[in-house]
This record gives sequence, C-alpha cells and structure tokens, in this order.
Amino acid sequence: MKKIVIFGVGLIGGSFALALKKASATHITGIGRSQESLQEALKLGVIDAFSDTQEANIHAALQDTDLIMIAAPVAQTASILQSIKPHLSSNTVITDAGSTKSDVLACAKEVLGEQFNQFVGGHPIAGAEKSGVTAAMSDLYAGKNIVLTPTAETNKDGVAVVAELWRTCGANVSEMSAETHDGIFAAVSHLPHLLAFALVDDIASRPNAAQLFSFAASGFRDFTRIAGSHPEMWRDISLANKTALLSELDAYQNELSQLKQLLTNEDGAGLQALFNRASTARNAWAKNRQ
Ligand SMILES: NC(=O)c1ccc[n+]([C@@H]2O[C@H](COP(=O)([O-])OP(=O)(O)OC[C@H]3O[C@@H](n4cnc5c(N)ncnc54)[C@H](O)[C@@H]3O)[C@@H](O)[C@H]2O)c1
Ligand SMILES: O=C(O)C(=O)C[C@]1(C(=O)O)C=C[C@@H](O)C=C1
Repeated sequence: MKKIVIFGVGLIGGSFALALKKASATHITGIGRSQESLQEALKLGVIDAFSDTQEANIHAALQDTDLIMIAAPVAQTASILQSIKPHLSSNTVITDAGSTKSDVLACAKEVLGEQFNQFVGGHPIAGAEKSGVTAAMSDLYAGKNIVLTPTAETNKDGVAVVAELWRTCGANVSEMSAETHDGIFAAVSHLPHLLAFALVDDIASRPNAAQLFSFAASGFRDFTRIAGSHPEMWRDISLANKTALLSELDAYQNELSQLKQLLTNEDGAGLQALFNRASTARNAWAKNRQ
C-alpha cells in the first residue's frame, strides 16, 4: 500500500495510520470535518497531508489511492461514501472501522451500486473511552481482534488486502457475517456501554450526586470507565444496532428481575449461586485473554 486516504482521523483512524507508518512507508492523507484536528494530526506525524470535504479536494486526494479507510461515526458513512463515489477508481479498495456492520454494508450497497464489491466491512475490536487524534496510539491494534464482514459480492483480493493491512498493524483477523457480528457486539460491547452510561446518568441526576461521586472508588471506576466514551459515536451505534440492542436490554432486565427477586426473598444461597456463576465465568474469560 503506497497511498491511503483516511476519512476521520481520530482515535481509530489515527491509530491505524500510526501503526501502518511504523511498519512501512505509506503516504496517508486525512480527510475530515475539523480542519483544526487534521492540523493536529499533521503536526503529530499521524498523516502526511490533509484535505477538507470540498468535492474538488476529495477528487484530488483520491487520485491513485490504493485504499480508503472510513473511521468516522457510523451515521456519517452514507455522506462519506456519496462524496467518494464520483471519484472512485475501480482499483481502490474501500474499508471501514465502524462498530456496527449491517447498517454500514446496507449503506455501502445502496451508495456504491456496482462498485459495492470494492467495499470490505471491518471492525477493530480495540479502542478506548478517549477520542480524537491526540488519543491515537501506534500499538492500539497489537494482538487485538479485527472482524471483517465480506459478503458473497465482495472482491476476494480486496478482503486479502484489508486483512494484510490489519496484520501489519499487529492484529488477528477473522471473518463473519454482518448479522452475526452485530448480534455478538450488541451483547459484549454495546450493552455494557449503555449500562455504564445509564448508571452514571442516574447517579449524576441525584440531589446528592456530589457526595456520591466523592466516595465512589475503584469498583465504580471499573464499571463506568466506558461512560466517558464519545456520545455521538455511541448514539450512532445504538441507533444502528437498535434491534439487537433492544433484545439484549430485555435479557439484562430479566436477569435484574431475577436478582431483585432473590434479594426480596433474602435468598442468600440463590444470590451466592448467581455470583459464583458470574465470578467463575469472568475469571475464566480474563485468564483466557492473557
Ligand atoms: N472508540 C472505540 O473504542 C472504537 C473501537 C472500534 C471502532 N470504533 C469505530 O470507529 C469509528 C471512529 O471512532 P473513533 O473512536 O476514532 O472516534 P473519534 O471521535 O476519535 O474520531 C472520529 C473522527 O471522524 C471525524 N469525522 C466525523 N464526521 C466525519 C465526516 N463526515 N467525514 C470525515 N471525518 C468525519 C471526526 O472529526 C473525528 O476526527 C466509529 O465508527 C466507531 O464506531 C471505535
Ligand atoms: O476499551 C474501550 O473503551 C472500548 O469501549 C472498546 C470497544 C469495546 O470493547 O466495547 C468499544 C467499541 C468498539 O467498537 C470496540 C471496542
């Protein structure tokens, strides 16, 4: 890959750029809605050049581009693809890093039409509650999972190119359908974020919030770290994966009802059994991850 264009040079796009630059001499152009943050990205050496979203400038930036990475909030995908489409050569591979995949693929199919085969949906399972290019890290993807969601129409060479780029960033690549992806991440990523946002919002809205926060310690910190995440990004993810997320909320509400019942009945054995199952599963997961 000699020339890459990244739409959205924040935590995820910036980390992708830094990892690739560390591994090879790639020329990276950033395109975004904030000139100030693109200037910052240039100053930090994350990108080599940048452009605004004016049509003539996008046209110039996309000349001879090998790969386009879209790393903006998922609701921006349609307008970004629309701005790319008139200038897209048949040799350019397009990929993305969005946290939801069915909505992104549907939008790529609609906007790109017969060039949809050039689009490879992707999602790095790595990130942070921080956002913006100043949070970007060259080793964010080292040892992490990347999920690609090619369809029957996706060009196989394009999939191989995207997989190889992520491996260059140090990641492990796997493939699944967009639907399977969205079901899995509704349960293990999107639901936990909603729960963290909900808990902090509840505490913050109470009259004695200042007192509660002043005594909150590491348990609260660990449960709520992700409530510091980017609100626009999580609005878009929630709306894009609404159906799967609503069933996860139902399942969680059932679990909470069970817990409430055990507590109401002062069922110590039942509570301990539930905590035991969860603790065993959590410790096994953590051990496996190492
Ligand atoms: N943060 C995470 O933990 C994480 C992990 C995996 C995937 N993702 C996904 O990666 C994407 C980017 O997330 P992030 O954490 O890097 O966010 P971020 O806020 O750090 O960066 C997003 C960047 O996109 C830019 N942008 C917004 N609209 C744009 C547009 N129309 N055209 C071009 N640029 C635009 C913003 O100005 C910003 O620089 C999201 O789709 C998110 O779902 C995030
Ligand atoms: O570590 C974090 O802060 C994250 O939220 C990363 C995390 C997650 O694990 O849920 C968040 C969203 C992504 O799409 C992928 C990864």
